[in-house]
Parts: sequence; C-alpha cells; structure tokens
Amino acid sequence: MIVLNSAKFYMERKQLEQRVRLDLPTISDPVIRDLLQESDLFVRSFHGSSGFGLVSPLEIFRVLSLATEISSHLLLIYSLTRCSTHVCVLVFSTFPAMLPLLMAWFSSAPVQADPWAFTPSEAQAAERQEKLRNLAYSDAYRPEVHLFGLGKWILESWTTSRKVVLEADRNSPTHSASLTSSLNLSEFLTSLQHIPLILMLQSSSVSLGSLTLYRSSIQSVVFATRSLLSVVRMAFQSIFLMGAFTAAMQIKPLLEPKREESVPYPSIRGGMKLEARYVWFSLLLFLRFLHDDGSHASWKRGLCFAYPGSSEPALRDVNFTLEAGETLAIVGHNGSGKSTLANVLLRITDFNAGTLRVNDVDMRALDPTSFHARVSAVFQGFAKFSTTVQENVGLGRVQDIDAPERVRTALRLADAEGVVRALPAGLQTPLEAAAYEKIAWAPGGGCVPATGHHGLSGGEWQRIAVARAFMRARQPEIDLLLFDEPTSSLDAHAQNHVFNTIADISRDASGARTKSVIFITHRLSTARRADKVAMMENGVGPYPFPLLAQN
Ligand SMILES: Nc1ncnc2c1ncn2[C@@H]1O[C@H](COP(=O)(O)OP(=O)(O)OP(=O)(O)O)[C@@H](O)[C@H]1O
Repeated sequence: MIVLNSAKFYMERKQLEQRVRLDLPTISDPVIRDLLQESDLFVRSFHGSSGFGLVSPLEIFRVLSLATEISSHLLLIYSLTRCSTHVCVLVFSTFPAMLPLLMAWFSSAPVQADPWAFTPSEAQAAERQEKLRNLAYSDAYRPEVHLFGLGKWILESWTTSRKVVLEADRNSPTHSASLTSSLNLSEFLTSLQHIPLILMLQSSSVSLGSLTLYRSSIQSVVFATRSLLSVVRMAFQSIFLMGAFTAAMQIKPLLEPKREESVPYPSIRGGMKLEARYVWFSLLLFLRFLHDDGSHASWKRGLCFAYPGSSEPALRDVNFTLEAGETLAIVGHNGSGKSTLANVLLRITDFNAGTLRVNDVDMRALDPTSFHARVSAVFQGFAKFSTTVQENVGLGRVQDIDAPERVRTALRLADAEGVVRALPAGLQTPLEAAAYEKIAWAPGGGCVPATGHHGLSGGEWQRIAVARAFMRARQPEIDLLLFDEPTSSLDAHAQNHVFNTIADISRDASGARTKSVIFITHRLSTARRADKVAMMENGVGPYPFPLLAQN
C-alpha cells in the first residue's frame, strides 16, 4: 500500500508540475488538451483494487489466479472425461483457493477514508489540496500563474497538503476495516469446494457427482475466462493511458525557446523598451505585391495574431515603439484588440507574424519565466483566488506571501485598506470567489458548507487585484507595468489614487523614470496622464500608417 500511495503521489505531483508549466498557447491546442485529459485519467485511476486493474503490479495475482483456475478446471474436465484423476488436479484446485486470500491482503490499499473521520486540520489540508490543484489546472488562473511565477509555490503548497491527506488516509480506521472486508469469504469457500469433490472423485466413481462437477467446472472455465479477458482489456487500456501520461510529460511549452536559442533578459536603464515593428523583406514584399489578391491579409507586416479557430485576426499590423521609462495609454472601442495586445506584450500568448523586440532582443528568444520576473500587471479578467486576503494579495510576490506588513503596504497603495478593515478576520478572511465556493470540498468526495468565506463587490475585488500587482511593482527588478483597465470598477477617488501610485512607483527617489508603463483605458481623463496615447481600431491600422499612433 505504501509503495502504491507513493507511486500515485509521485505521478500526481509530476502531472501538477507539468500543468503549471504549460502556457496558454500550448494548452489551447485541442490535441494537447485531450492528451492531458487521458493522462489525468491514468493518474486518477491509479489504484491497486479499482480503476484500470493491471495498472497495479499486484494485479498480476489476479491474472495468475484466473489462469490457474482455468487450467485446473480444464485438467479436471480432462480427468472426468478420461475417467482418471491426477494429483495435479488437487494441486491446481488448492492453489486458486489460496490466491484470492493472498490477493485480498495485497490489493486492499487505496480505499478513500471516511471524510468525517478527518480532523479539522486534515479536512483543511484536503480542501486546500483541491484548491491548489484547481489553480494549476484552470485556464482562468493561467495568466496570473505564469506572470507571477506561482508554479513552484503551487507545487510546494500542494505537496505539503497532499502529504497530510495521504497520512490521514493511511491512519484512517476505514482502511483496516477495508482490509478485513476485502477477505472475500464466499470466494474463498467457492474455491475450496473443489477439494472435497476431487477427493470424492478419487475414492469412488460417483456418476452424479462427476456430472455435477463436470458441469460446474465448465461454468467456472467460462466465468474465469470472461474475467481474464476483462482484466486483459483493462490492462491494454491502462497501457494506452500510461502512454498518454508519458507523452503528456514530454510536452514542451510553446512559448519556451529552445535552449540553444535562449538569451538572458537584457536589462537597460530606465525600464523596458518594447518595439513591435514591420518586417522589411523587400523582395518578399515585392513578390507579395505581384501576387496581391486585394485582401489586406497579403500585406501583413506588423504584429499579427488570430485566436485559434477564429477566421478574423484580433491583431493586424501592430507597430509601435515604447522607449524605456515612457508611459503609453491604449484606447479603443470594445473588441478592438487592446487586451489581446496586452497578452501578447506580456508573453501570455504568442503572435502569428511580425516581430516584437524587448530591449532590442527578440521576445521569442527570451525565456518567459525570466521575462515575467521583470513585469507586473493587472489583467482585465483578473483572477479571484478562493483563499485569504493575505494570499490573494501576497501571490503578487510569493516570497512575501507570509509578510503581512508588505501585504498591508500593497493594499494601502491600491487604496484597499478600507476593504480589509471591514472584513471579520482582516487579512486572514477567506474570500469567496464564486457562489459555488460556499460549498467546500470534503475529502472522500462529499461537500460541506464552507464557513467564514466572505464575498466582495466588483470594485473591492479589483482593488485586491491592483494591490497584488503592487506587491511586486515597486521592486527594482520590475521594468514594465501593464494595467488593463485597472480602475474600470473603481470610484473617481480610488482611480486617482491608483494612477498617482503608478506614477510614483515608476520613478526613483530623484524623480527619474525607472519603469515603463502601459495602461489600457476607456477614460480620456486617465489617458491624458500618459506620455503617448495610442488608438486601436478593429485590430488594424490603415496601411502604411502604424496602428498605434503616437502623440
Ligand atoms: N479567447 C478568444 N477566442 C477567440 N476570440 C477572442 C478571444 N478573446 C477575444 N477574442 C476576440 O478578439 C477580438 C479582440 O478582443 P479584445 O479582448 O482584445 O478586445 P478589447 O479591445 O480588449 O475589448 P474591450 O474594450 O471590450 O475589453 C474581439 O473580436 C474578440 O471577440
């Protein structure tokens, strides 16, 4: 059982590690999604006594038992039909009689413990383990997980909680009960019944007994063969899923450059320089000109991006330069591609054509992790984590997640201190991200009403998200701040407060610019704060003018 549990734990951890590593473009591929689901199925079905049978090496006993049972009955049938018996019949009949007993002892392990037998701390660990798993698996959290580099923290926190749950499972009284219940007495007696029958057959030739034995042996052969075939089928299924698991573990994130092509992030003074520009291949353009079918698509030269499965590109010909230390406001109608551009600039999604250079280096040559360590952001659809306020904010800089003072400073910068003051347990108040969170997961599959979870208004959640970005925004290594409508739900006072903070933290004590800033907004009052205002329209700018028109 310990070996099985350790193997299961190892595979679950590997699976989780891979999930947090894979980026959005990789995970959006339907083939990869299927593969990950099959791999997931394999990990979940990894049990000795259930799931896909032969996944557990101990299931070999079952196959042995069935094979010997079939052989013994065949031999018995042979003896009966030849009117002679053999000592082998006895041996073969006794062996399968003992095997179920042995099997039950070995394969009694993975029985879920009774959820109500868990102590409060164990139940808490079980709930946390599920939430962390959800964090790693859900696409909704993926931008934040990658941007804030939460992978390691998720993995370590999950490991801690999972170990508590496994330990509780092991010590659970349900387990010892399952051991005795799995000693299937009726199976044992059924197997034993052959022995006296054989002895009877050896001592005398009872024609009625022989006939009954013959009939029951034929039936047993049929049943055992059927069971054997089903075990073999399950074994093939497991092998297939095991293949999926192995293949899933080999998947490389699409945004990760090849090791030999990877270059370290090149720091420059004053923030981050970003350049999305034309690719001038004169000959290629000339050839395109000759073969121009009149559609705009044949003239693509700037940054282009189309969502998978979408016929219309969300970005076309995006061209702009943001110098280190500059502040750029992006405005535009709904659906014009602003958030898509933000995701491309933050290296959350890739682009299909054009070039994007970061500090004069091709963005695609940078390792996303090293790039993400230099940026802080608020996404338009920011994540609402179902955990405490402290963790919700602290996740912006996991190194400081257990430092309440730093979390309070970030909250103050986002004008969110009042939100926390009103909460019953302050920073330790567990927040409720969605209505269904009121029901918490209970170990063993049950549900319990979650107590103490607190809801927030849209504006309050937004302040928490802004505070999360401010957790790391002040750090000297941060070169770019990108805020996608960070104040869309905030009142005028809070909005001013947030933009003043952004202006403050993008400069050093002497007033010199140290960070580049991009913010997306629908409000002209905030757009005026920027050095440059750029307009996006339907994801495309009129050729030959750049899409992002500089002031
Ligand atoms: N995941 C997606 N899959 C397919 N198409 C998408 C996806 N997300 C956005 N789009 C499409 O891409 C286009 C640009 O969307 P985007 O969210 O970038 O616009 P936006 O300018 O940020 O809009 P808003 O001002 O409403 O936030 C839209 O036509 C939208 O329908």
